[in-house]
Amino acid sequence: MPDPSRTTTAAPGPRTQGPDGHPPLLEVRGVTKTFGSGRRRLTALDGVDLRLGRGETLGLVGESGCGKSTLARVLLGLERPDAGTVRYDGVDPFALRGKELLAWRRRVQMVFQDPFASLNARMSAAELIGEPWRTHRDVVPDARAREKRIRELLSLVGLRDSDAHRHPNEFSGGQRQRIGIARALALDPDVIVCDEPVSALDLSVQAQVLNVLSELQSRLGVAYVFISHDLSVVRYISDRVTVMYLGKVIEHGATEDVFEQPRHPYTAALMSAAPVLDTSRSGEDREIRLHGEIPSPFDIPSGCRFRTRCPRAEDRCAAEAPQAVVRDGAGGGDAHTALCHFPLQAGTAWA
Ligand SMILES: Nc1ncnc2c1ncn2[C@@H]1O[C@H](COP(=O)(O)OP(=O)(O)OP(=O)(O)O)[C@@H](O)[C@H]1O
Repeated sequence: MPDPSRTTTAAPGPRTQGPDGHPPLLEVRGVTKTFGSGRRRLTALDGVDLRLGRGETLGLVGESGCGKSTLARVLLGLERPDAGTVRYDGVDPFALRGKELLAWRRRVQMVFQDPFASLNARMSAAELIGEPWRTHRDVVPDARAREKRIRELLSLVGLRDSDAHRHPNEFSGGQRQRIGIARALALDPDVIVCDEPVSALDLSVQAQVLNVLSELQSRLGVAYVFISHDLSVVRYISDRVTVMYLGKVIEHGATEDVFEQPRHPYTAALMSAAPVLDTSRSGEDREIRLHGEIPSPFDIPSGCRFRTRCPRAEDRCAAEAPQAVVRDGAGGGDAHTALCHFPLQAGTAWA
């Protein structure tokens, strides 16, 4: 059994201010979203906190159905939470109307999973990239500025001027995703929500597209919320990682902290199942098998929602919902937290 004396129990949540005293670029606190009603009501997001600074990447991982896409839709202003707050630079996007709302929408863009499905086959690359300007007309004042900007955007994502007039079926999968990224950049956003942006691509192409995203971040300072099932991809691209399970954030921390020493048994299990992971860890914790399937979101287990699959669950886990445990008592919004009564400690093997 791990020694709980090395941790403190707290619900730190994200910092309300960035290190410079300004509000963070994006701050989500206590966001809850339910769908349906009565017995067919499910909680897709349950008290989710997260924080994103300028030019940062936050990786969001978890199995299918844990709420990643719902959270993405909330961040894009497409889904209003039932409870909790979303703030961009301190501003609530759900309170905006008219021109203010339109101006805000420019700031948060999306790159989709499947570049094949998300691009209109009849449009040229130039038309696809410039399509957002139909709604946001003031971004490029005239045809000349538009052409110049298209060339800039093509170059930013590693495509050529001559690609402007080609159609999606003339591009490879990686090139199509580059068009998707250029299109997301067309409105010069602060944040891009990337929903499984490389999972439809071959491995070698995945690396190229991830490099494009990283380079763009260095050059433009854009922040990413990066959603992926693939832990090695998340490790590569993210500054911080948030792990979700059945609508809750169950672990959060700096990427290396979480990957080097996962605190939540679920995170450790996800990592042990991933093919490209740290093989230097001891044999006991390399092969962690979870019991059973993810429970129905209509019937979430009492206490800790992960307990039905957790090899370490004890009576307390059914009786009492865990609070976020901060590793080694560290405070602040960037602390490494795990929502577990018995978080793994450094060097702990599995029971
Ligand atoms: N519009 C909706 N109406 C009803 N239920 C929904 C709706 N959107 C999502 N859900 C449910 O909310 C839960 C979270 O779904 P969500 O799509 O956010 O998960 P996810 O982690 O993105 O999964 P995936 O990786 O499969 O896309 C699921 O149980 C899903 O069935």
